[in-house]
Amino acid sequence: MSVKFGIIGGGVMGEALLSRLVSQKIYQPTEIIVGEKSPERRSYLAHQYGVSVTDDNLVVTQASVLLLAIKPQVFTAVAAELASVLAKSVPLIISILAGVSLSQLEEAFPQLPVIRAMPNTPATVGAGMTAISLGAQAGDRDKQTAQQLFSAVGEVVEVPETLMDAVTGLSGSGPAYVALFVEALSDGGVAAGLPRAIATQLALQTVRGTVQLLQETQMHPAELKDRVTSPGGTTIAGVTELERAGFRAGLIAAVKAASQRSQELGAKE
Ligand SMILES: NC(=O)C1=CN([C@@H]2O[C@H](COP(=O)(O)OP(=O)(O)OC[C@H]3O[C@@H](n4cnc5c(N)ncnc54)[C@H](OP(=O)(O)O)[C@@H]3O)[C@@H](O)[C@H]2O)C=CC1
Ligand SMILES: O=C(O)[C@@H]1CCC=N1
Repeated sequence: MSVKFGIIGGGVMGEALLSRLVSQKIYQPTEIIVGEKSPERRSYLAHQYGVSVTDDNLVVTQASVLLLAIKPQVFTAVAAELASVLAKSVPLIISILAGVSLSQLEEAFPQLPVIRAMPNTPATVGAGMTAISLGAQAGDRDKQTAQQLFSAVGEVVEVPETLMDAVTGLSGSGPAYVALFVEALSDGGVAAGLPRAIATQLALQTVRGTVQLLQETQMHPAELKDRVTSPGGTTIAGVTELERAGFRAGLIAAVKAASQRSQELGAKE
């Protein structure tokens, strides 16, 4: 069977996408090849998903869709390694690298269709959020391919490339903020006397339920906050402490800092 999907970098995000694409049968394991430097990761991915693995990235270029999932810091070296081989074929190159711009991708792979994408880790369970921006050589078919691929792992939105660093700071990095929030909510429950398992169950379902309520009703978050805060009640006492701790300002600053870091990662390459 021909190799349809190649991944260079079989780390956290490469695996997150791979696992869902295989479980959703978007690609058969035999249609996927992963180029990965770590021998332990190679044997794990081959054993876990039945995909082909190699330490030679040039072998991965036989795929018709090539996903770059290495760290931004090694982009220049990997691009130099691939460039001569890729010049002879015309795969679609999709990069999920934080900060690495379309112009950097197009300079590295002249004349090839490239798409810059920013997925996130909930892709593993089909609840990802991916933003895509198309390079100048990417046509309708390339866009369809990227949309089909990322819609198999969650929602997809197309944005102008100028917004990609902001996307990275919000939805790319966001699962870490939410995980911290859930952990701290559970810690608060434990501090108030709950057993850990119950505290975690309560925290997770409260986050899930609130998100579902906001999505299904399209209610503004401020309105929901108002509905929960009974006059002189418990919630306003909690909200007062969050405001005192700079909770909202902290989150806004976190998204801006991550967005800024995305710009820096691109500038370094
Ligand atoms: N993690 C996330 O939530 C998200 C990450 N991204 C982007 O995805 C990319 C990967 O991130 P992440 O998965 O977290 O990082 P990881 O470090 O987990 O994955 C990168 C993998 O690439 C391997 N690698 C290093 N050099 C090479 C090479 N020359 N050829 C092939 N493989 C190589 C690494 O091996 P080794 O460890 O041995 O160096 C590692 O296994 C980054 O560019 C990041 O910006 C985008 C969205 C979300
Ligand atoms: O932390 C990072 O740099 C990557 C990009 C977005 C999420 N993780």
